[in-house]
Amino acid sequence: MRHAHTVEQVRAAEAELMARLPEGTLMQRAATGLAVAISNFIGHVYGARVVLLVGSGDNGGDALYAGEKLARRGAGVIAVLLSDKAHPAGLAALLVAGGRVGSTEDIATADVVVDGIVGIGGRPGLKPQALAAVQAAEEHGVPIVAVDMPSGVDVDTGETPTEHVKAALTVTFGTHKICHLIDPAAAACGPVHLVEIGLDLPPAGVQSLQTADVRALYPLPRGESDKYSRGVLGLIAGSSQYPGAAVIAATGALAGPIGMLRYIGPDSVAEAVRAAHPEVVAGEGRVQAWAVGSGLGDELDVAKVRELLDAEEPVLLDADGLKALDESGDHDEVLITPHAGELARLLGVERTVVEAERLKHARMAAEQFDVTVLLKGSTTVIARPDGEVRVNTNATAWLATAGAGDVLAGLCGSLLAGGLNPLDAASVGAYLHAAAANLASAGGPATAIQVAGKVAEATRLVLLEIDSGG
Ligand SMILES: NC(=O)C1=CN([C@@H]2O[C@H](COP(=O)(O)OP(=O)(O)OC[C@H]3O[C@@H](n4cnc5c(N)ncnc54)[C@H](OP(=O)(O)O)[C@@H]3O)[C@@H](O)[C@H]2O)[C@@H](O)CC1
Ligand SMILES: Nc1ncnc2c1ncn2[C@@H]1O[C@H](COP(=O)(O)OP(=O)(O)O)[C@@H](O)[C@H]1O
Ligand SMILES: [K+]
Repeated sequence: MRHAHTVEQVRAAEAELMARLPEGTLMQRAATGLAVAISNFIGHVYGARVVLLVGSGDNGGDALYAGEKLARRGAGVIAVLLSDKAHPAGLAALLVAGGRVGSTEDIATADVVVDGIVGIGGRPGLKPQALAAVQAAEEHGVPIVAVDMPSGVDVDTGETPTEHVKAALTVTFGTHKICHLIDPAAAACGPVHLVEIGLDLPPAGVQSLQTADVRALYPLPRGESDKYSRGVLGLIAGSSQYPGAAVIAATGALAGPIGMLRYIGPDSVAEAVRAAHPEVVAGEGRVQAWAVGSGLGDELDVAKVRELLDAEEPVLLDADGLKALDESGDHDEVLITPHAGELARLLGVERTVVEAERLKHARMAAEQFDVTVLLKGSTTVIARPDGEVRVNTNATAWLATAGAGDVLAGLCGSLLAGGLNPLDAASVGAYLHAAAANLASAGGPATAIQVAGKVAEATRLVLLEIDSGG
């Protein structure tokens, strides 16, 4: 499990640890890890040109001490001081090691710029001098390694209300922060490298499943299992307007753990589903969970969906099905899978607002409708009514293709029917969906059906303990 802690939690853990260690120990641990990560990033140290952007706090201190270590190994290190309060001991150490103080003019010829402007003590945004330095790096194509996080992002929400650094690599300390996992800030981090510094942290409110977690959660058939005990999913999807959605969702569902899929919908669509998947049973019957809504268009039967929402079986509500959701009733076992536009409609706000504040709106909808919310997008945010959040960050942008959401709805519905609770079904489903997309895409385009076609292989790789880079 990858954990993302709040600034408050990190500060408390830092204070507790610092009280037991000689002064400066934590910063030295951070700076050592940072220097190693920077040298790995540029590939060589001797003769490398490194420019440090140094703000007024300990984030700048980390950059200065890392600069000192690189200078001792023969790098040319120049500190651009963005404040007259730059960490005095760090600056002295850099100068003794042969580094010097320079200006933004030095950025043009640098191999790497190190962003030590602000860390967890930062407010969103960049002051003019910092912004000018960052723009100089961008203009000259000099990659930026961010210390702890790209300066200017909102650390605890992942929002980027104004100017911020766009890093090629982020080196963080002790634990991940929320901005590393939630877009749009996560997209500004580049790959995130975690340096252990020994913090003892409480449970995190935001987590991200890793391969081993997915393996541990996946519902496996047992020796005595039959097709019913493995779980039966009822699928209400597709319409004369969008028959393909039913076929695609069925493909996603059958690639999940269920033993049987029942399809309920117009005869012509049922025929298309059974032409693609002869194993699908058409018509009502007992099910362990429902997946409702993909491609229903105008053929949504609101009364029927509300009846299912009020029944005991877990329900996944997607796309057009979301129109039947209201705030009444007990929705403990309901998982909704909107994209930003659909969540915006549910909450009565603009889509751009949801996109800019994804964590906030996913949590808000979970609480307001008493459901688990899976908010789709470049990073998938899954929020429970009690505020617990999981994030999936392993998707490729090639997954942004028509029908990909139908695959996800089928797969997550299948996991619900297989016995997972909505939070686990959503997070395991999002992980495997993205892993399948990575296999299908392999760096190029892939259709939704091709993604669905790779879910079984992605699952097999997870279960066989092979990390597919998902
Ligand atoms: N926690 C840990 O476990 C460890 C932490 N470590 C490191 O310490 C870092 C935190 O350091 P920190 O607390 O000194 O805060 P930091 O982020 O450097 O900001 C300082 C000052 O910046 C200012 N400022 C604010 N916003 C601004 C803006 N937008 N633009 C410009 N300036 C802005 C504001 O001052 P003001 O402007 O209010 O005078 C604020 O007080 C952490 O990220 C990590 O790198 C590691 O060394 C070891 C382990
Ligand atoms: N930029 C992106 N990077 C990675 N995954 C994405 C990106 N944009 C969308 N996705 C994923 O692609 C899928 C698209 O689903 P959706 O918007 O419902 O499409 P559709 O309705 O056509 O099926 C979701 O799983 C979403 O998380
Ligand atoms: K930073």
